[in-house]
Amino acid sequence: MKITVIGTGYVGLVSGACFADSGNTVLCLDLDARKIDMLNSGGIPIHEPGLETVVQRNHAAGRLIFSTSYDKAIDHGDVIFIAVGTPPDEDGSADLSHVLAAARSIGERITRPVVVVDKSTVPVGTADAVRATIADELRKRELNIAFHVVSNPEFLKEGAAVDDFMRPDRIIVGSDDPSATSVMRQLYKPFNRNHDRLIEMDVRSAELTKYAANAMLATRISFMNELANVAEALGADIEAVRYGIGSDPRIGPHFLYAGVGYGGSCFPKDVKALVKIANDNGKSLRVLEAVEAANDLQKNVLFSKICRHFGGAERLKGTTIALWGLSFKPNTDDMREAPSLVLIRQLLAAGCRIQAYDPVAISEAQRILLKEFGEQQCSEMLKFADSPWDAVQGAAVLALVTEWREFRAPDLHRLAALLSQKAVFDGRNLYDRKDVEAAGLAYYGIGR
Ligand SMILES: NC(=O)c1ccc[n+]([C@@H]2O[C@H](COP(=O)([O-])OP(=O)(O)OC[C@H]3O[C@@H](n4cnc5c(N)ncnc54)[C@H](O)[C@@H]3O)[C@@H](O)[C@H]2O)c1
Ligand SMILES: O=c1ccn([C@@H]2O[C@H](COP(=O)(O)OP(=O)(O)O[C@H]3O[C@H](CO)[C@@H](O)[C@H](O)[C@H]3O)[C@@H](O)[C@H]2O)c(=O)[nH]1
Repeated sequence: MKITVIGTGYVGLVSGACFADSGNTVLCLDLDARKIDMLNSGGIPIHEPGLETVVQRNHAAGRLIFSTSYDKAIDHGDVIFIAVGTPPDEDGSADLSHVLAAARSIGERITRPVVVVDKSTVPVGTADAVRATIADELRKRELNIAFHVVSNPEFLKEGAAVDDFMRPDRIIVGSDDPSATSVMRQLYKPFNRNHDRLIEMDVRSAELTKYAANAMLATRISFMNELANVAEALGADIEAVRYGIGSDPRIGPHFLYAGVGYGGSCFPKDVKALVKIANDNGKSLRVLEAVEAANDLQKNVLFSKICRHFGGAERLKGTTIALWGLSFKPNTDDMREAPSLVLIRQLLAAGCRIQAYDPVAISEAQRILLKEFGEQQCSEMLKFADSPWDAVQGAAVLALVTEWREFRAPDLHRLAALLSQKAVFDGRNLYDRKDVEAAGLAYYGIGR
């Protein structure tokens, strides 16, 4: 099949590359010429395990094309995916301007019947708006071309995106037209293994399913984070509780890890957007409002513990804190809504020096923090280290923010020798308290 993907961000690039890998000819379009130039010259704009290989293999085979030309892109595809960003507006609602701009560009150019697929995460009713926008443009051109709009939300996780796309748990297809559904079935056939994972439903339910999934997962995390704070007050261990409740098949073991709050480009924005969608329709989602509030508070948890250890925020001035992990989760360089940014802001405001290390997210973190704090404060107060050990050299204490594999089993005696104030703040419950204390370090976990 000939496929066009509009928007070559995370979702656009991963889906484009995977569709090409299953034998389709895919044109990925983006307005960002630097991104397209980089892709055309063999580079890759994001850190995502396994993606480079799939992109390069299919690009070299001529099945994966990158372009900034809307004319070329719309001429190319019989199936046109919209995978542009839907960032939060000031009031929390999803900003649909990119989605509708893409729809307008489709309507301005199609010359033959197409299936248009909303892959971006969009509020219920967006497929109708996309359909109306395309129809409006066709009316202006005095053309009557048949087209269908399908909702096919994406569920990939950053850091495991290629695998998630290649081996999906489910493929949601919201469609009001059987011929469009059968195109989608054909397209997903190579990824639809073992039993039928493609779930057909109406368009509105598909749009809501995406938000519901993220909201449910975010709810589990906030529940566990709040419970962790209770466990701490009661002298219980949230890790034991997690294991205990996760063994119940009705609950299941996933997404029950207490930590420093959820971040990333999806949960924070989608929780906000779903609350707004409900409110706009005269309904409330009180549970979800609490999920968001609990998450905002949880992002302060490491700073509060550090303050308590030192006897108050005012005692932190001039202290050097080592940070391990900057990205919002391991295996990605994505810093969107990363809890590390909240901690860095709080430490800088308290007059701390920071020595931070991350395996891949340093340049992205540097870009964001330079913009926020300026050259002078960054060069005086923030050092990006070349290794985890470089980060702890001369530091008072260590805060672990992201659970990268390389942080899992450090030499604790070496750590104790390097940290002047001998304390570890473990934001991901990665370490065993007994081991850390045996090395002569104070241990602060989450909910234990
Ligand atoms: N990142 C994820 O893990 C993930 C997973 C599932 C769903 N989603 C959803 O998918 C959508 C895309 O997310 P993302 O993280 O890939 O976004 P992104 O911000 O990484 O990329 C979006 C891309 O779209 C391009 N773009 C914007 N307007 C355009 C236009 N009119 N024409 C062509 N290109 C345009 C931008 O230049 C950018 O490269 C969002 O709705 C998001 O919520 C994201
Ligand atoms: O038990 C857990 C699991 C995750 N997290 C945090 O939750 C955030 C999100 O993690 P994850 O869901 O793994 O990453 P994303 O790449 O943001 O993926 C989510 O958002 C995507 C975009 O909508 C969806 O497609 C995915 O299905 C959904 O998992 C991260 O900050 C994690 O550290 C926890 O704190 N505890």
